[in-house]
Amino acid sequence: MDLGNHPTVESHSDGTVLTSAPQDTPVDRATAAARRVLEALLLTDRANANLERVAEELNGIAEHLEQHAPEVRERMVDMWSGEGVTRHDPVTGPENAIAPPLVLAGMADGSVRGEVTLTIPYQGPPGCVHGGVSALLLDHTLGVANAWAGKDGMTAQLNVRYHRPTPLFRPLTVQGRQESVDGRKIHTIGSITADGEVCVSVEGLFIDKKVPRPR
Ligand SMILES: CCCCCCCC(=O)SCCNC(=O)CCNC(=O)[C@H](O)C(C)(C)COP(=O)(O)OP(=O)(O)OC[C@H]1O[C@@H](n2cnc3c(N)ncnc32)[C@H](O)[C@@H]1OP(=O)(O)O
Repeated sequence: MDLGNHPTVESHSDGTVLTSAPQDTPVDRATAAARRVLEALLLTDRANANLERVAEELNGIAEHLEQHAPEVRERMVDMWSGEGVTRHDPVTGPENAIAPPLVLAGMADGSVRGEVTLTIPYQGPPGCVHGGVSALLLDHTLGVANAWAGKDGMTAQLNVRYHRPTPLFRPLTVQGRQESVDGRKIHTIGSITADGEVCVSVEGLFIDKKVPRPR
């Protein structure tokens, strides 16, 4: 992936925020509202909430947004025009309603980490985080760890070990760190912990390969 001028541990200080934290802008506020709707739809009383009206109003909002959408190609160029920090990805993107969003910071020891509390939309087993969601968070976190270390690539393998159920509604620490680079092969590890206990750990193999940004 071409990440542009992504901050690295060599050039930036301990605690540098590596993702685009939600801001008080119309797009971030609208996306936060959409995230709230996703959760409310799952929590609401199916028998008594006026879901016919909800569907009508949400379709009206979607139509308004679609009427103002440029060509996808044009929008893709715009999406990738930043300086290495994406606002649209499904893990950290403040402009993506399916992102929790996770905010990651780079540490002086080369690791990256962030805290997030996941709720009902991310549920797998009752009260627990879906295993695919954990893998998603960790894949992205390892990618950010690679960028922070100064050498990144595409995920070739992700070996995920689920040690214990990952709880919903409790603060989770997500971290990653690049372990070694061997030619084009990049080895990176990470984990999700809750209350100091490892719930999920991963070992990733990344291959140094650039996917050009749309222009
Ligand atoms: C900051 C933002 C962070 C975002 C993080 C998000 C991370 C992602 O989601 S990336 C998307 C998911 N991943 C993909 O879609 C990747 C799809 N696969 C590919 O593009 C390619 O197959 C890719 C990149 C893995 C390999 O690229 P390619 O240039 O074809 O590699 P190739 O020349 O065949 O192999 C290079 C070396 O890697 C090894 N290798 C390649 N793939 C693998 C693999 N899957 N497993 C093990 N080894 C592999 C080869 O054996 C070879 O080793 P050697 O040099 O010793 O012979």
